[in-house]
Amino acid sequence: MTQSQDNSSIAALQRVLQGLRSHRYVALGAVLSLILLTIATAVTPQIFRWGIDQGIAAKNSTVVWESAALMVVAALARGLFNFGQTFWSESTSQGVAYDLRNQLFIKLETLSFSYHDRAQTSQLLTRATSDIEQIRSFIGTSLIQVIGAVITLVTISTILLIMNWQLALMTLAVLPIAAWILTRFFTRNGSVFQRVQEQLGDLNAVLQENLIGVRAVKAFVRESQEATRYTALNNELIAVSMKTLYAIRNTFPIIFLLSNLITVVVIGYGGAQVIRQQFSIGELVAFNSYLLFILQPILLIGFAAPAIAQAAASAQRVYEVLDAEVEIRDRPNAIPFRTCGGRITFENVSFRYPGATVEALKNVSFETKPNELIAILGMTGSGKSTIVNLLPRFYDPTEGAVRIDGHDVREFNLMSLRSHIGIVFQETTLFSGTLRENIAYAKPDATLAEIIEAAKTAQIHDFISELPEGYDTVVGERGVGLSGGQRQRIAIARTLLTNYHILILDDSTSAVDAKTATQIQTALDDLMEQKTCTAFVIAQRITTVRNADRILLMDQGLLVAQGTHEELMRNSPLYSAILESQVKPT
Ligand SMILES: Nc1ncnc2c1ncn2[C@@H]1O[C@H](COP(=O)(O)OP(=O)(O)OP(=O)(O)O)[C@@H](O)[C@H]1O
Repeated sequence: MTQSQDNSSIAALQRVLQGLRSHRYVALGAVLSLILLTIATAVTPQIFRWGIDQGIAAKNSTVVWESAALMVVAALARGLFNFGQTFWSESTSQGVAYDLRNQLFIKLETLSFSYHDRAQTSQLLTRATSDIEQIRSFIGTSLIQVIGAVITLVTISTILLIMNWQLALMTLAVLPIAAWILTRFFTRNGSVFQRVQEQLGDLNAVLQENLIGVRAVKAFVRESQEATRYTALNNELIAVSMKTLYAIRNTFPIIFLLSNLITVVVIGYGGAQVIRQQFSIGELVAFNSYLLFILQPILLIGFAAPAIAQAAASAQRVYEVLDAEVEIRDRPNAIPFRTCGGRITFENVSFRYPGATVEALKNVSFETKPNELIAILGMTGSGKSTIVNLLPRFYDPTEGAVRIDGHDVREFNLMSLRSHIGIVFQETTLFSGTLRENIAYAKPDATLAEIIEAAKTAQIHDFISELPEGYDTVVGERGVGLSGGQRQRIAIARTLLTNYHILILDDSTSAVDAKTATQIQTALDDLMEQKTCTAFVIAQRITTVRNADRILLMDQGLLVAQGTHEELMRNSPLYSAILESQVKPT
């Protein structure tokens, strides 16, 4: 691990600690309990010393009984404060994890398409679950252990120095050595702990892919190969986890050894002092008891060290997402998008996807007129979806500008812009819930009448009303239980229910039979006249192309021709070729 990586994981941990501010009262409760616990612990050997020297040695049974009673009180107090400390530190940790989970989710929702294009879903899931859990357990357990250890060390060292400074100095000499060993453990092994989390993310990736793609896996009879792939990654996870164990194994026995050596020193040197009557037996017993209390914190810090290293690595991974730049955001003086006159202008637009080597759009220029239905046609990969992606600012052009009624789309408030653009995507995403909830996704307060109207337009109402539960039918995860065409029509109904001015249909009737597609198209034509200023349809069917007021013909990112069906038939050999090869005849 490089120095800078080390620093940033420690900086990430510091930020986690700053997050404690919003839970300061609960955290304070934990620290207060801890201080009281330390006092109760520190007092116990003194009760011992008093009981032995003034009770047993002085043959005073009252003192013996009193000291025994006091020890019971001290034990009860220790139990109580221990409970308070654990309860409040756990509560604090839950609060911190709650905040981080929410922050991460909100950030993931705000991050631009370009971020999600590059990020691995499973790694993001691991960050939102396992990494946050590591941080939670650090706050709930390791942090309070370390604070407790430091407070105990300072308190007990002071008491030991007061009791017998020579013996105390000999004993305390072990502390810097232990501190050095632990620091070395941290700096050497930080990256190993980070690798464990990455490996877990990779393992989750395969799991996730296989769960989502279970049908493909079975259809291609790849179960055993997928199991082998999973096992290989699982082996790697074990290997890297074992590395952390080796690191722990190489460090902690030395600390244990050191702690045992101190006992030898105390019994040897302290015993000699007792013989010379420079130290009472009670004091030696008390000193030895303190020794346990002083070694315990060192060991606790030792045990907490791997968890802290792990939490630091996890915190770094979580903050990496929280700090990721949101590329597409509102400008400071963003204006709301209210109405649309229908003049959409692409002005010398070039666009390259982040990380791509070639441009997906090259110097594309066109302008629509109000109420036009624009069909975009082209071979696969020619840039059709990319054109429509630039309108709601899923991406911003690399060069040039996209304007609506003369305003650059970047001038608009993003939420108002997107809420007035209705899109039916190429791939349909449904959410688990009822059909009604799915159709009303963007307008949860829609009435049943509105929902039915949208469903009728999308030619899905008859199907839904024949279901036993009708609109209250629960659809499975990602719409399992529905055919591709049914899913697509629900997606169309969902879009129709939004308050759109601009409508974009990206291949949205591709999974519907030709007759239904024509019915949908006719209903859409009516709606377009009522609600829409401009509609874009990525065309796969000759009927769509024929109905369009204008066709934009794309080829390898270039807008090579535009015009009506008849014009293009006359002028563009590519158009005729595409229609013949790609568009399914009706
Ligand atoms: N998220 C992305 N990241 C990088 N490159 C992309 C991304 N999406 C598309 N591309 C590339 O940009 C080019 C244009 O893609 P686009 O999706 O616009 O094509 P299309 O004409 O809609 O294709 P299809 O008809 O197959 O849907 C393609 O070469 C594609 O590989």
